Amino acid sequence: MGDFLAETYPWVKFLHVISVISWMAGLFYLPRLFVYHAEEAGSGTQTDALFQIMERRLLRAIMNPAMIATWIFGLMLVMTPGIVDWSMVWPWTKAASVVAMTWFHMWLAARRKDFAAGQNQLTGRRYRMMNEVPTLLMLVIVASVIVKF
Ligand code: HEM
Repeated sequence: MGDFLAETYPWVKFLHVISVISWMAGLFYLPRLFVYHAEEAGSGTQTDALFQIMERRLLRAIMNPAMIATWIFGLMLVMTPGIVDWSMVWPWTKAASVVAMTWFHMWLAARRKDFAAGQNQLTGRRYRMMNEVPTLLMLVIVASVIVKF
């Protein structure tokens, strides 16, 4: 298993980064959709229905598969011999941030269900603020894997 992972390492990292890009695109875009959904579409209107379709498809067709792929290829990299030195700080900052990113994904999925049930409680301003969460986590994650402090 170790030999196989060592041989395929560059390709697994390639797949990991592609999955990450797809996941992040959704993590940035879905809260923006929520901002305009909350501010511009009253419950039960045609615009409301259109936003619901866009949000459901973005989450199901792109974000969920991309998150799963990111985790699978990321864990393969973790298991590759000589890649992660747990005595350093960066694997821990990265691990904490990817868990937080996964929590954020689940939080967005729960808010999508609120919109679908006509029970959104949050304002556009609140969604704008939450939009900064993936940006901050991304900074910590990329610094962790590139700088390797
Ligand atoms: C979801 C769970 C994740 C796990 C288990 C994981 C794990 C890993 C591991 C072990 C590496 C290899 C580091 C190396 O080759 O030195 C890596 C590379 C990388 N990860 Fe992740 N990762 C995850 C999510 C993410 C996320 C969410 C991002 C971006 C926001 C990200 C961005 C990157 C990048 C850019 C690299 C390539 C760094 C390089 O040039 O070597 N990862 N990841």
